[in-house]
Amino acid sequence: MILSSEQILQRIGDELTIEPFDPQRLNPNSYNLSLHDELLVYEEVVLDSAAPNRYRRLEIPAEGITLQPGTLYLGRTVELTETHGLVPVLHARSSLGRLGLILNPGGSIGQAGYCGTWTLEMHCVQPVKIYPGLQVCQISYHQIVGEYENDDSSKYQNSTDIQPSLLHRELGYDDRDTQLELSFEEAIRSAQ
Ligand SMILES: Nc1ccn([C@H]2C[C@H](O)[C@@H](COP(=O)(O)OP(=O)(O)OP(=O)(O)O)O2)c(=O)n1
Repeated sequence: MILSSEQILQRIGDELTIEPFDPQRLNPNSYNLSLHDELLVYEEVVLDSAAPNRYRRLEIPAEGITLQPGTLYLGRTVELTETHGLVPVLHARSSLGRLGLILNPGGSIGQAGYCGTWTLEMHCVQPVKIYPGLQVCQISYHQIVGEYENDDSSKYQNSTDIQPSLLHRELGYDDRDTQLELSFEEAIRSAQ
């Protein structure tokens, strides 16, 4: 079962947090979330699932940025959500799919108890321009049956920034607080 808009509204401030919240963004059974003004793009020819990958940060200016096919862009929602007693699920809005912009393909099932902003995985079929604040996805809430414990060991719990993959931590590579960011000087050196 999925919560209706009336139920979402009723539970906001209790089991559900969406911050900031604007009731105008409610749909019959979901709530629209918007894109923050930054993107991360990996700076590796081959992405390694067993190690941190270098990336650079792009700002999405008010006049928009054009995404190019063949590149994975990581963004994040403006909104921080916290969900208890329900399963939060994130889906791209179909209006974006109709432009060939693929966001979190297949939808993202969050964990009950998840608190944080959501990292958005985006790629496009043809060049497409996006803008900060665009309402790109919708969150819906599914009923959960049975008891559960909060997954405080989740690598992504309490994220407030775009969060690249941390899969390498499961594979023995511990990089706490040293996520690599390609400096300008390093980028120049590696291009020479
Ligand atoms: N595109 C997505 C998908 C999920 N999440 C958030 C909500 C989830 O509750 C949390 C963890 O997601 P997963 O359970 O899919 O993550 P993993 O299983 O890869 O890692 P872990 O086992 O550490 O949670 O991250 C997110 O911000 N962006």
